[in-house]
Amino acid sequence: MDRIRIVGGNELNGIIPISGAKNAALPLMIASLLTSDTLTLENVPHLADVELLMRILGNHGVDVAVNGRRERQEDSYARTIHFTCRTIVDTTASYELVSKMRASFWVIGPLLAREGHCRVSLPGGCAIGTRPVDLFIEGLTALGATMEIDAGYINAKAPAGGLIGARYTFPKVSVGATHVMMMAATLARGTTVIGNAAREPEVVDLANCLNAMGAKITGAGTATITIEGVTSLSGARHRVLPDRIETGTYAMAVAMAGGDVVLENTDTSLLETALETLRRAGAEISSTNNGMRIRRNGAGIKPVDIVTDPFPGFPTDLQAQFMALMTRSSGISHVTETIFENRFMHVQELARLGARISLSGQTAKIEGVERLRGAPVMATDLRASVSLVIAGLAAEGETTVSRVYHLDRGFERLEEKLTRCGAVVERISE
Ligand SMILES: CC(=O)N[C@H]1[C@@H](OP(=O)(O)OP(=O)(O)OC[C@H]2O[C@@H](n3ccc(=O)[nH]c3=O)[C@H](O)[C@@H]2O)O[C@H](CO)[C@@H](O)[C@@H]1O
Ligand SMILES: C=C(OP(=O)(O)O)C(=O)O
Repeated sequence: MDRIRIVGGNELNGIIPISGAKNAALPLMIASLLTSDTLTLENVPHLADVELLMRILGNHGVDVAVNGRRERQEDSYARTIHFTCRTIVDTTASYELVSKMRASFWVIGPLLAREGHCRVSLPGGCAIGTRPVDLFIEGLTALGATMEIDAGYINAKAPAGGLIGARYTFPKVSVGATHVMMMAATLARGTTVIGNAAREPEVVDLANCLNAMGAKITGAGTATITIEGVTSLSGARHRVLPDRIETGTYAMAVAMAGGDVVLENTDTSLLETALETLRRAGAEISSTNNGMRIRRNGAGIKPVDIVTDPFPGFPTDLQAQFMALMTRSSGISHVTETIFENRFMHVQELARLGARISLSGQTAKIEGVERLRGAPVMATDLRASVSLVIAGLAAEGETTVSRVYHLDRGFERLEEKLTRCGAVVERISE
């Protein structure tokens, strides 16, 4: 199993290209199930989750053609991929596949809308929380579907003639359930109004792509999304939006290690709360033509409290990285996690590097320390693993992060991007 070895102490200086967003690419790829025409996605990141979803979609009948053309900047792996689902050949999503990646559960929306029935495994919990699917069940039921749980699977069935548009307000904000309701409602009869919808940029990206395919969606990016059902969708060409979590992660790495880095192919408006928090912690951040520049010279890191929240709040997917940064701050800070009940698995690993963190319920209290010292640590989930890399960049000596497959789910060529900016980071394959 691969490990990442980091020798801490170097500043980061240079340019880091930001990839297309994993969390946008996944629902966009799933949207290809809604049409018999070709959906072409540009700027698709090369990540384990994307590769796995290609296989899963292949089982449902999607033909995937990767066009190997390299994009403008020579070091990008951004790919243009064509997805064509002439007919759905299998409406079952198996436990074996859904348990490997939660987002694959989202095929339930398009399969139900296009075929009128499907059988999709319940995804189960994961390292960060129990992650139930009650909101998906309630939302699709509101569209007229019958949802029965049988032997760990949901058997979903639309009424004769297809799903029926409805008004439904989520009792809690869910990104995945908003994606699924939106996809399902595009082909429903009549109008659907989703209340308390997720406002994440990835929801807007999916709505833009669906509209390019002929859907009639308004309000994405606000709490109320209106979808007028259409009888069919066509193909489209769509560019995956930049990865705001990858952007924030490298911004935090620079704030931690010091230096001066330009993050290319991204957009500061996707993560204003996180960047404002970094400014308060002492980073200098400015927008550039196609991205941003981040610097931290000389001055130390100031303690700042954060509370995670749905967009536009501070993203839970940057919580672990920010906590890593706070371990070196000049005082006491608090990190409160409100989205997932068990997203503090990085705390004990950061402690191995010398961090002082105590937990009380959903709040971590971090007492900044003068120095971290390298140690072997273990990745427990995607964002937790990268928080250990960030800590390792500022730790004295050598840190090795094991279980790197978590990182490969969501960070494209991490070691290369950091090495080019002067960090000592290498992958050790065993
Ligand atoms: C692939 C992808 O895009 N993943 C992101 C997506 O996950 P995901 O879409 O799974 O996260 P949700 O927004 O659905 O989860 C938010 C909260 O709602 C709860 N919930 C959700 C559905 C449900 O039926 N019932 C329920 O109680 C969850 O357990 C969690 O506590 O949004 C999360 C919140 O920004 C991010 O951390 C993930 O990186
Ligand atoms: C939690 C994440 O992903 P997933 O929802 O696929 O588990 C993430 O991207 O941080």
